[in-house]
Amino acid sequence: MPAALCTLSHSPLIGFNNPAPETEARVQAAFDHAKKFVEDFDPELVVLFAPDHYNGFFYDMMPPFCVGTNATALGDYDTLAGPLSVTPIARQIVADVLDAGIDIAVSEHMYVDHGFAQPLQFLFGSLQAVPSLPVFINSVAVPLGPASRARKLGSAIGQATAALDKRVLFVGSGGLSHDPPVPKLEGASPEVAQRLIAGRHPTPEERAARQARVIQSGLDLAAGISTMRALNPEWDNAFLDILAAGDLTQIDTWSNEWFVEQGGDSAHEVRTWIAAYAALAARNRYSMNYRFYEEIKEWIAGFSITTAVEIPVQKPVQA
Ligand SMILES: O=C(O)CCc1cccc(O)c1O
Ligand SMILES: [Fe+2]
Repeated sequence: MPAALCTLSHSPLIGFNNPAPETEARVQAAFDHAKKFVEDFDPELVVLFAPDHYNGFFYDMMPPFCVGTNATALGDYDTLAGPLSVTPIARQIVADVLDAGIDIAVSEHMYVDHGFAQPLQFLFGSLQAVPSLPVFINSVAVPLGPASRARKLGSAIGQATAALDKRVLFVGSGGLSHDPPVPKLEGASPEVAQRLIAGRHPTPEERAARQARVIQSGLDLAAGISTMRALNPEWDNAFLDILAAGDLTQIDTWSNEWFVEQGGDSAHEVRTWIAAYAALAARNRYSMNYRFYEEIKEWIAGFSITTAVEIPVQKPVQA
């Protein structure tokens, strides 16, 4: 059965901060294109690779990767809240991935944030429209392993889905270059450290304060008065070139420090794209057939949407 892919940036500031109307129109057209692509493909299973922003995963127990066999979106930044419809074969896929030598954690009640909710919301209009396999990839809580591990995770998951009698859509959520004000454990005040270690249920006031701070930092970036690292369209497009060329192992040579230097701390979220593309590549040769990119400071996002399809194997004509 066929596989396809859609990767998209997310931003919690969508709907809060408004970019120029022309930009917003171009983004809307890109979303519409992606939505139509997904509708036409009509997936029976969505494998969703996404990060977290200290909403569902904390330093009290921080896995590099985790599959949710049940998952609930907590609805930060007014994104959809509630349970995802996790595929009943999630445990089997986990078993296959472990069998392939990738040590992946499991959660029987995974909490997820806008990183998971936005792509489901934008592509399907709901968290439950299509059975999904939610795969968390740690992209902020250092230390992180090399990006090649995300590629291998994606590859193992792609292989694990190959025998299924289902149309599978691989989705990656996050990136590209961006450096939003996500706190760091090292050097944190005791209060902030506690929030990063065990901050799962903030008060409404705490959540509102955090969101207001991030919204303001997007406005500051757009106004040119921010101290955060600039977006890096050049790096973002070089990354997209590599995905388009199908040359994923090239990324294995990029050090984690270089990711941060080029794209900011949250550029590690492109691990979700690497995993999604590696999953598709494990199934077949592929072609990136749609590519949108725009630097959107109001959203603190090197904002991109791509889709990809398998290249059908052409049998030679017998002469
Ligand atoms: O930590 C938060 O609450 C949100 C951080 C954040 C801000 C802008 C763009 C993003 O992609 C992002 O993750
Ligand atoms: Fe993010």
